[in-house]
Amino acid sequence: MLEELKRAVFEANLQLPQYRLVTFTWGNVSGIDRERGLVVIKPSGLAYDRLTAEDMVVVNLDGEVVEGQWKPSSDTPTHLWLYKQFPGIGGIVHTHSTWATVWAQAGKGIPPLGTTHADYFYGEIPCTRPMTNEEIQGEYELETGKVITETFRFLDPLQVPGVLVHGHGPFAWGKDPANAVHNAVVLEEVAKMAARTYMLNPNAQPISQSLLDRHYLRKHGVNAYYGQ
Ligand SMILES: O=C(CO)[C@@H](O)[C@@H](O)COP(=O)(O)O
Repeated sequence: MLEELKRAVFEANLQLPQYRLVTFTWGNVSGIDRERGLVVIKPSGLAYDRLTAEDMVVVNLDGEVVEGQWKPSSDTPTHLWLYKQFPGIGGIVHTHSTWATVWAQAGKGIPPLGTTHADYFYGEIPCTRPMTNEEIQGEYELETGKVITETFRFLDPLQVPGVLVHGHGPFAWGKDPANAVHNAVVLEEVAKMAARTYMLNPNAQPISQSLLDRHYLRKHGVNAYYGQ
């Protein structure tokens, strides 16, 4: 079971350069085995083309390495915090993908300007507030997780599977590592579409609630009918 998760996390990490979500090693994917209370995550700083499934690092929910020769991603405390606060997720992705990072650096959430957005995110993809100096100088990666969950205090992370960390970049999640990467790719695409939409029309407006409902719920609602 854990070997399967290590393989799934390994393959999901390889998709980051495949989908052009990363430059160098600016990204990581993790997955969780909730029954065992273990998280599998990319090793810190290792190039994707050097990785094998055996390089994945296994940590417990306290962040202690229980298996693996490498140090886990520097973002491990953020991943662990999100797994604890968002019980319905099974995989997390962090990258510095260009267009999502543009929105994060602008300190702006991405409004649902079209149905592509609505197919995956049931509303605005929020941007967190700036972190305080105390948070930055404290347990930074843990505080990054906390500012994300603060942003989601009135949002359902299963309906909006991603966030922009102010001045930093995107985090996305899903039911498993592959689904988290899928959502990270869509987040980057809708970030690019939205930025370019505003270039053409600075007064572009979000789609109507009825169109947002139709597109999101046909894929994710109780009466979803998209696909086979
Ligand atoms: O955001 C950053 C650095 O600013 C990190 O997420 C990124 O460099 C990836 O770090 P890791 O190699 O996972 O430790």
